[in-house]
Amino acid sequence: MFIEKFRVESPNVKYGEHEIESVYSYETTDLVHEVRGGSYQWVVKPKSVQYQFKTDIRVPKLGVMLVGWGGNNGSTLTAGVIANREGISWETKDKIQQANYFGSLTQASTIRVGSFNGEEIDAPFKSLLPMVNPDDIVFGGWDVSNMNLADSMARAKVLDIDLQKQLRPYMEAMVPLPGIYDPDFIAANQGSRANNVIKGSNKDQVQQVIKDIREFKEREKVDKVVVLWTANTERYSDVVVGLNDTMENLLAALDRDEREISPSTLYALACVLENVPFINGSPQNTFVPGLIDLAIKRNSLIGGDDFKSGQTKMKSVLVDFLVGAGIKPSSIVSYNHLGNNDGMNLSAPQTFRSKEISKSNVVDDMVSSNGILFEPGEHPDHVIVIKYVPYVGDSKRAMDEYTSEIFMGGKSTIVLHNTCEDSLLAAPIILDLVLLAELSTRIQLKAEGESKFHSFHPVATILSYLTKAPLVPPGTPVVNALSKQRAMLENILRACIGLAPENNMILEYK
Ligand SMILES: NC(=O)c1ccc[n+]([C@@H]2O[C@H](COP(=O)([O-])OP(=O)(O)OC[C@H]3O[C@@H](n4cnc5c(N)ncnc54)[C@H](O)[C@@H]3O)[C@@H](O)[C@H]2O)c1
Ligand SMILES: O=P([O-])([O-])O[C@@H]1[C@@H](O)[C@H](O)[C@@H](O)[C@H](O)[C@@H]1O
Repeated sequence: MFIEKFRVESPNVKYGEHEIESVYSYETTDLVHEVRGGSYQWVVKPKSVQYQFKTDIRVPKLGVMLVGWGGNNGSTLTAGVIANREGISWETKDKIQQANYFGSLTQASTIRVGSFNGEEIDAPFKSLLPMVNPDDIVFGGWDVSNMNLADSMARAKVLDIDLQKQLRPYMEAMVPLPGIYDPDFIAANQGSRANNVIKGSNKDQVQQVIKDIREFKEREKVDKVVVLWTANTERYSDVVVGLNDTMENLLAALDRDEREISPSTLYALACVLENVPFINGSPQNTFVPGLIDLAIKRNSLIGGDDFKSGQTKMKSVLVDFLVGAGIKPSSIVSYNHLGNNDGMNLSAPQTFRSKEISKSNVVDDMVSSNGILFEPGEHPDHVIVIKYVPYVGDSKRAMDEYTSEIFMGGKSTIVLHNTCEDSLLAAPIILDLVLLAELSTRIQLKAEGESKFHSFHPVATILSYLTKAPLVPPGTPVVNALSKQRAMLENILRACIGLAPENNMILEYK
């Protein structure tokens, strides 16, 4: 059964005027590897760590500034939020379609809250903690193309025409701010779009972005701003000692106007200096070590990389299933073709390489988790192919072949054809990224033994469900298995209201 909302009654939860406070017993383990009885043994010691959470329940008016606002994803998301906010419906060849937020974890998925009279009870994911209502988001942002959002929506060819016609009056006055443009970092075929660029040195451009953020916040009267990169995939930046390996070197390189600082890193720098959350929806290494250094020093949220929207999302489910079932995926061939501008940009080897990396590493955690199937250092053959085929536009066609080893030398081959409507899959993911980033900045936590409450680590691992290549704090594990990522996110929010992790045991019926 589905319920719209619920309230937790427990001595461990206190609902105040401005905060929800919870006391949470985090059940985990300590492992030791030591000599026992003359030989080394692994010893697992269960332990409980008492945590306190405080969540500010005052939901802000949120401004979202997109880098690449006029792109397929940016225009589609903006259009979708307006259509939902205005309650727009439109005629399709099948029916009268209502606006919705399908594909958004926060807006369209549910969580189990318990059983009632032998029936499972589920509630909206967004009912866990007060979140920004996406209908209320104010959009802005930058684009190196000066095309207004209504024309950008038309250029994207993603949404039905009847819907586009209704949305045009809301969007034609939306014009992206000039962006930071460096042709050395994206495909040469993007040059024809670049008619809306910030002039000056890298430092001038960073200062302009900071000014843009401040003016947007003031003009739109928003309480908070989150910036998200949904611009074109860049080539990787060279990570060089003395250039971008530390925050001091990166800031000094900015002062020297070093050219090996990518536009995405410049936007991220502006946001970290302004303490505005910055999320990278593309695969390039925006977060060079010096940038991460600075974000940690300033406790400014950064997250990424590369939206997990279609082919890779499916991979992080299927490989998790195979390995979890004791089946050994030995060959994974992932091909796709697409015809949008992203696809055109990815037709350049240097930008494709960024995407190839993020799409390839997604199986690493699952493979390394099973030493029965895989020898140390052994990996499946894993190939990524992306081709640009203009005719299919934003409707990317992904074709995958998974060949696995099964019982007694047998082989199993799974072939998938997955039409990923790129922007219709990515837009709700962008929504979740900005909503969860904003929510996470309202949560404070304190473990037993810590003297005071603090925020989550500024490298926002909590966003990993939404990204192909989760950015994690240095020296911490990367988890890509989708089920684990979702469970982690849900269980952290459950802890904030004093609910135990969902363990699916349902012992009461066993
Ligand atoms: N399913 C998906 O669509 C999906 C999934 C994962 C990642 N991504 C990534 O999201 C990004 C956007 O995808 P898209 O389909 O919207 O692409 P797009 O090409 O339609 O949009 C990108 C926009 O960014 C603008 N731009 C490029 N460089 C810029 C800069 N330095 N500053 C400001 N604007 C700039 C371009 O003019 C363009 O309007 C791509 O990097 C893509 O790889 C998309
Ligand atoms: O998310 P996913 O479908 O695995 O990967 C996709 C790529 O295969 C595709 O080339 C491009 O359209 C998107 O940027 C997206 O990154």
